[in-house]
Amino acid sequence: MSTYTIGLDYGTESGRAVLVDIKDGTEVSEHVTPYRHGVIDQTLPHSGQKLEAEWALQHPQDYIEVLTTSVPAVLKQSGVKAEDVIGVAIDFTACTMLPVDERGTPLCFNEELKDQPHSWLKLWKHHAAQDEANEINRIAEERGEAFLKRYGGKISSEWMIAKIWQILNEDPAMYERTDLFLEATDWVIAQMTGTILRNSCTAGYKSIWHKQDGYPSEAFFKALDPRLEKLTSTKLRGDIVPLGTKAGGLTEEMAKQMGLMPGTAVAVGNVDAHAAAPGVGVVTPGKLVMAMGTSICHVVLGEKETEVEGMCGVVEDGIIPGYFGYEAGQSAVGDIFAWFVKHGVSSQVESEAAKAQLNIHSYLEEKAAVYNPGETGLLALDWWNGNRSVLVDTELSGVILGLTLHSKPEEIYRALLEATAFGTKKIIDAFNDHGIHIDEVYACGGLPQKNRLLMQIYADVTNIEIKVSAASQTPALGAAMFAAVAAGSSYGGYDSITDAAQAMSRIQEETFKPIQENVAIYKELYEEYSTLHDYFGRGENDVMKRLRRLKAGKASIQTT
Ligand SMILES: Nc1ncnc2c1ncn2[C@@H]1O[C@H](COP(=O)(O)OP(=O)(O)O)[C@@H](O)[C@H]1O
Ligand SMILES: O=C(CO)[C@H](O)[C@H](O)COP(=O)(O)O
Repeated sequence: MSTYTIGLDYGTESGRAVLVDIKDGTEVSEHVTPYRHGVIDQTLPHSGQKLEAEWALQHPQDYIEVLTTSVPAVLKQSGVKAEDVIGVAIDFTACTMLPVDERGTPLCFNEELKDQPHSWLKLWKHHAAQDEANEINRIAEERGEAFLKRYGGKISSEWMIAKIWQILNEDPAMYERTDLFLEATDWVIAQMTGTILRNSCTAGYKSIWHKQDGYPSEAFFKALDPRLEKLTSTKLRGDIVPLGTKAGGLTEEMAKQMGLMPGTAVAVGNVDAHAAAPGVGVVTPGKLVMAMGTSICHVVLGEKETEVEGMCGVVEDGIIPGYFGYEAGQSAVGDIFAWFVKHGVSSQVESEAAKAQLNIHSYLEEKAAVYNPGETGLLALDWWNGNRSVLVDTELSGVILGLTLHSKPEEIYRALLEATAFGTKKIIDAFNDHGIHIDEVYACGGLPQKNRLLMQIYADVTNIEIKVSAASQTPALGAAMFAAVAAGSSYGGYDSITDAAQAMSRIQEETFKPIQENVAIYKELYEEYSTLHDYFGRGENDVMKRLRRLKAGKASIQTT
């Protein structure tokens, strides 16, 4: 008799469930539930109130709908009986956070508060807390706070403390009404088990928590703002437990709605890219995992805790117990290609793509693949959604250099693909330069399956062979592995994530190998990229920030 677990991957636009045979990791069935409210970045639901620039919210109810729609769907499609499912686990975008009341109910569910923007759940790509992030970094540096080193020297505006401080600054009453600030991944688990537990992965990477040192001191928070002094013992309070821990059993109520057995083991929450590591079988150092989709998250394991410029964080046991997990990333990758496809092509391209029966991405890919590296005469900086690593600055923006009256849409598309590959190379260089050696690269997520040209460019730019996950939903498969660990071997699961990954992960036979002629040309182009990167990104010319301020109608123009 086979035994199964279910992994759910909560992405930016949708949640996907995968039902997995834990003997060998076969994905027996899968189902996607698009979020009914999508990314809320223009107007609030109900009131239609306009949101300010850089806001990105989501509706917590959409996450519950994933559980109650996709889980019954994978059971139905597979014919697997609820009794044979021994565990459930999720992975999530992060830091995706929300304020809840004393009962764990999101404040945006409260009739009185739902028209206040700060009652809503802030998605990872909510970038409106940059002023707060700048202040956190300035004050932490001034005070010589040791934790900064663990985050590559900078705390991001995407993370928990900056987002909380923005709420306090702009809506102190909402801050007061909040009983707890939670990661969405922990909130969804609490809906399944009835118990709120924080996972060490998001606490470590997104909330500045450290296994030995805990959170930063009250003195640090007081220096930020006296009202934040007790934040960690009040609104961030709660037990923090390692990945793979059983958070509890499925409640009667949720079991009914999900079609599973009450008491089914539920693992503590996790993050998408981090769950992807065991999903591709990576449980030892030296192997970079790229979760490639809307954005790219890069994760790698190390034996020691060390400082790497501009990385997102290093967390002990943050990915695989027993190792220091390092994370870096690019805030937009697929999103940049989506922007171009939506706003950058003419109706002629649209009709040619339709005639060829291709979507616009695939049409442009086919045409762009004909070019050799360098042949477009274009070079781009991939900062359409700021720079997450290594500059850690959400105020940076995109550049396309070399445009002429002859530039074609497919050339621009190719330059955008290349720009994101150069961004990844910057991250790999930063790791190698600081003693975290990258010997192998593994890719997963939506992009490797969608765009072969993109993958070849990554191999050529990095000069490293790229192995691709054989799973169609790698983070969800990784989550299904953690579900098997939460169930434990006595219930037919596994005792460790290493055991689960060994049995359940697979990579494709076909890999993307660097083509040496391309490698040589990309080496030259990368040098040009690096010059532009430092010129616009390291303060030599802050024009991007000045443009942003002008756009927001703020401040006088300052010269650098
Ligand atoms: N053929 C393609 N080539 C490149 N990018 C694509 C292609 N098709 C879709 N995309 C981009 O892939 C991203 C979605 O990636 P996916 O991994 O499926 O989702 P998520 O990031 O939400 O987990 C979108 O930003 C979309 O623009
Ligand atoms: O920062 C993250 C993880 O640490 C986010 O979850 C991620 O960038 C969003 O992922 P996706 O591109 O899959 O939507």
